[in-house]
Amino acid sequence: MHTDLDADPALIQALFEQQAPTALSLRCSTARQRLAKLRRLGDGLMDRREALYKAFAADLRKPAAEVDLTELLPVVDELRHARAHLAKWMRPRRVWPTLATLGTRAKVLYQPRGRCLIIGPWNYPVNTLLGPLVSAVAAGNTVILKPSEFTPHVNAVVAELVAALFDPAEVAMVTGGVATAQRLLALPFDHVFFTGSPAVGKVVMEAAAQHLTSVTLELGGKSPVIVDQSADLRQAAELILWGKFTNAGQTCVAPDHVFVHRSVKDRFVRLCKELIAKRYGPTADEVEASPDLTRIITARHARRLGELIDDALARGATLLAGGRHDSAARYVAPTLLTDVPADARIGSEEIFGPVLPIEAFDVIDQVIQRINAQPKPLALYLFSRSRSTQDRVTAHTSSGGLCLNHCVQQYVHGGLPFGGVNHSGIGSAHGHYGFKAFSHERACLASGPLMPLSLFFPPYTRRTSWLSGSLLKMLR
Ligand SMILES: NC(=O)c1ccc[n+]([C@@H]2O[C@H](COP(=O)([O-])OP(=O)(O)OC[C@H]3O[C@@H](n4cnc5c(N)ncnc54)[C@H](O)[C@@H]3O)[C@@H](O)[C@H]2O)c1
Repeated sequence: MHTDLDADPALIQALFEQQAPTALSLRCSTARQRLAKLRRLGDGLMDRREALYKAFAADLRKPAAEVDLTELLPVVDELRHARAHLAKWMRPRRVWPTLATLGTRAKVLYQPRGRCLIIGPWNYPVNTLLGPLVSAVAAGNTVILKPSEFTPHVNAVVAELVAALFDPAEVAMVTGGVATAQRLLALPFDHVFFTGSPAVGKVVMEAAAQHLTSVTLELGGKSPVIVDQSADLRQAAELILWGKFTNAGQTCVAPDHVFVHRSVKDRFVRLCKELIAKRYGPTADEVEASPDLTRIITARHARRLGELIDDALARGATLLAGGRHDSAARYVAPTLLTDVPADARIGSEEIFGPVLPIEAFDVIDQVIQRINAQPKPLALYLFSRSRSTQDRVTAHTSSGGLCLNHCVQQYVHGGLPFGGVNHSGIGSAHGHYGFKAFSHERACLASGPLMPLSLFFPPYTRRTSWLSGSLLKMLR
């Protein structure tokens, strides 16, 4: 591991060149070989569990239970899923001939893309780096990993794990900030898998375009929640607050803000306040002392959240709970706001912290309109027992994922594609979708025993015209 803030450009170049022959030889790697690597990765990760608890405590003051649930579990589950299905995923997929290609034999081959770059964010530094690594290794690629510069303690554990398990000619990790990321992005990788903000996603896509490198962009955005009058309000409050305050709201799929039907708003707010008191403590001091609240990643990020709260309050928002913030201590209390005016900054920026604006609505179509007026979110949550409301919201909105009467679990389900749409991301991760993101689906067609195409060779005669006319009629 290179420990200076930004990795040495010569080291980056050397690693990239070193991985070229490995990428070629991995094209022929077998499922058995890849599975052995994945097994070692799983064992190595679990062996470093205690080291990771300490590292997460140092970087984010993250409780061990949350490290298990939100960092280790998704990677271990990704590994388990890949181990169970990899041999099947790798198998060429036979394709029946179409009418126009009768007589041919066709299949889709899954080949490794080659040299891949995985760039991660700071909010889930293990999960967002090693999850895609599982898919990349399962698909037979070489990888350079670049984690966020804001989690040095966790990065040290992951770098040691990677160095212990892999030859750097196959998987290597380089640490550093923006300059390192840009140096890496200047190289002609075969695929870039980026997790981070939409703003940097654009930078990544622009850099990748110089080499026509394919990209998977796992981005963020403002994921709305709708709670209508038919919802099980207690369950909605329990799940929404869990999704919002886990990792102090620094979660790409965290509920960003809530639209709740006016007739149940007061009850919903009361339940939320009771839950904050029950989970983290009844007084502001007890909440601040709770060992179960992760801290904000840096003082700068905590200051931004404090400013979002203060700006909303200064413009007339009402504080329902929390509000306390201390950037030096990187602390922001679980905060509920309402009556947030339209011009408040919190209405347009991804909050990415433990602050939840709650807004009343009267008619579901107003909410649908508001959602459609914003960039497409990564997640959309609907709490409603009304089938017609579920159908209406599903049909009239777009988002990376949709979650009904639940929260964040769409991220965890290995059988579902995980990703955004447009502003919230391009491409999908997890399970088979992750394997395909790191694979080239190569079309392969072979001649069969018959060659109907020969009927159409020149010289073109009336028979050719009759045959092509008949074929066109059949295809219509
Ligand atoms: N969709 C997902 O799976 C997912 C998961 C976690 C986080 N996120 C999103 O990530 C964001 C928070 O993470 P973050 O603050 O680390 O994101 P970020 O975009 O600031 O940084 C992500 C990575 O990009 C690098 N980077 C930053 N600026 C760069 C630049 N100008 N050029 C090249 N590289 C650059 C960083 O070093 C880091 O490794 C939020 O928007 C969140 O929603 C998305």
